[in-house]
Amino acid sequence: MTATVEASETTITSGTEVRPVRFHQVGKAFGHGQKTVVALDQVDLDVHVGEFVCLLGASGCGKTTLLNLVAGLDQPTSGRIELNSSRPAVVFQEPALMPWLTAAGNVELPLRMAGVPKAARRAKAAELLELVRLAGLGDKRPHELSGGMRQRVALARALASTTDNTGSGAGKPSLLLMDEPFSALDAITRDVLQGELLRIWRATGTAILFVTHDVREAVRLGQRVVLLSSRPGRVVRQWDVDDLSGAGETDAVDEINAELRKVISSHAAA
Ligand SMILES: Nc1ncnc2c1ncn2[C@@H]1O[C@H](COP(=O)(O)OP(=O)(O)OP(=O)(O)O)[C@@H](O)[C@H]1O
Repeated sequence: MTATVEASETTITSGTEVRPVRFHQVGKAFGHGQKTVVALDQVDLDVHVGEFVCLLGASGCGKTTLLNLVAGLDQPTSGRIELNSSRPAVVFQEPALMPWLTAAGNVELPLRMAGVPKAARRAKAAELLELVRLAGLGDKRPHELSGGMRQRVALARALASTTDNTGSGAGKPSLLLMDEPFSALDAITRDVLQGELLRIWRATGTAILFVTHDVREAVRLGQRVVLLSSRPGRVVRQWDVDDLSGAGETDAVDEINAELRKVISSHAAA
């Protein structure tokens, strides 16, 4: 997909852009008049091919709004978003699987909708279920799986959608959007899935834009951590995690936490 999502319009561009997504001064407001909520304001952000970016911010700062704009679920009210990726896929906090379909059926769904022939989509679903370590469980329905397993199926389904190189996105960099995907899981499962996500990211080379309010998670997963302020959401700081972790992961977490606290307290005082 190569598209420019402008305030209330989507246009296809010639696309020599090599970044899967790039924001140009993007704003998003909800409501009208005195009831207007400016969720995002003048956001400039880009994600490089294969890069893992964590978007961090306090509750209500516009993280989900930003992901929704990339996913095409909503439109910016100002600025524009350039997409040069295969169709971005989203993994939400809740896996939102189709309860009547098996795990394999859920993973195949985006491929079926993209018109991928049956044999090819079966093979791809089996490959992806193996990648998320659910080989042999493809015939289970969601209610037969644990919360962590359901989230693995959701991840495999998203990868099926965004790494499908037979459809319209063929040859384009892939982009995975993740909206606090592990926050409903217990601490042990979350820790395991964070490790699994890193393995899968390295294996697939997909770019990931990952939303979290957990600084430790952002530092563990991201190559780059982007901090958003609240109301309106603006990019206030970015860290290259490799540079930070020279000082040790705990110091990196402390530094980002201190900045996050500053952002929260300046919002509270406003
Ligand atoms: N459809 C909508 N109509 C009106 N206001 C909205 C709508 N969607 C979001 N908002 C407002 O926009 C702001 C940003 O919301 P958003 O859900 O993007 O924040 P968030 O950072 O993802 O929050 P959280 O971490 O709690 O999920 C909030 O003030 C929210 O109330």
